[in-house]
Amino acid sequence: MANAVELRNVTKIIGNKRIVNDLTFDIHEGEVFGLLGPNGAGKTTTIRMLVGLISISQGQVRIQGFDVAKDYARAIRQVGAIVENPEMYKYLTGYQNLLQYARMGSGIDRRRIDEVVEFVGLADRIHEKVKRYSLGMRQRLGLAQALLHRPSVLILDEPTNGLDPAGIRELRDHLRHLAKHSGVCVIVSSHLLSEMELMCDRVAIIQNGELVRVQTIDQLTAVDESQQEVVLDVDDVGATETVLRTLAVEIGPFVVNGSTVRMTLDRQRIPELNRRLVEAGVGVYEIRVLAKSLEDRFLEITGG
Ligand SMILES: Nc1ncnc2c1ncn2[C@@H]1O[C@H](COP(=O)(O)OP(=O)(O)OP(=O)(O)O)[C@@H](O)[C@H]1O
Repeated sequence: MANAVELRNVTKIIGNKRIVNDLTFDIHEGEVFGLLGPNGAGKTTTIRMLVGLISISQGQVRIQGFDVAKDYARAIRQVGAIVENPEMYKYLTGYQNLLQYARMGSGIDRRRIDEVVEFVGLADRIHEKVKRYSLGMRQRLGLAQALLHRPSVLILDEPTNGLDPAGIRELRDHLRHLAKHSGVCVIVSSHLLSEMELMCDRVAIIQNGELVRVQTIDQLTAVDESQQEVVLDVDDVGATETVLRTLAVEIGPFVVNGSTVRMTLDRQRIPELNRRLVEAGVGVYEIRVLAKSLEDRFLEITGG
């Protein structure tokens, strides 16, 4: 897949602090790419550099081959963005807002306005004043505005903030549609892995301004079968401990609590463990594999 956005050693220094340090990765056409990291990780600062709202201290950003610092006008022409709350005139209708915005650009006619309005699903309310819009509707209007000039790169900072589950789902569908059917490179940021999981193809995990790793969502959410948390519920903890000690090399440390014994285990070893317990005359009530939540795994990756 062709690169739409390239970051090379991108760094932001404010005062003597490195807010963003040495980010290098590529973002492809036709994918939804997430910047994922806890609050204060540097996502917004990175996005502000991508769209030229703040300068890049060191390194380089190229958008469709155009250097953001050296060739700003051509680079930014490729971009639609919602970074801070999009500026809307509340006393005008949604349509009047878009018209106003379209006049500032070039080559945007009423047909294009109708097209984006239709796409974001605002057609039946577009002639109402924005002050009567819900947050989700304002967000959709912002998206319509960002799409008016047919950008090939769409950048949205924390787009799901303040949206209800239905609004999040709707936005997700729109963004996935744009990536898949129009080949748009969509970049979103969030601190919630659970949201990114459903929205993105790949994510860059960022922490303390540094890149932890870039992964596909599939890699990120894949279960590591060699590291499963297993809980046994047994009628004889002492005999269980003896069995576990004979398997100690493969099983490692375990924790006893009442009638349960907990350990980290390769899933492949569970049948053997079960057989040994039965052979030792232990009554096994339950062997349970604890599913780690996505957030748990994210915290593991970021060392939280
Ligand atoms: N102009 C600035 N001067 C000093 N520090 C700043 C400035 N802008 C951002 N920071 C600091 O840089 C760090 C990263 O901020 P940034 O807003 O990029 O994080 P974020 O990942 O977007 O987090 P959030 O989800 O909270 O917005 C924070 O610790 C922030 O306080």
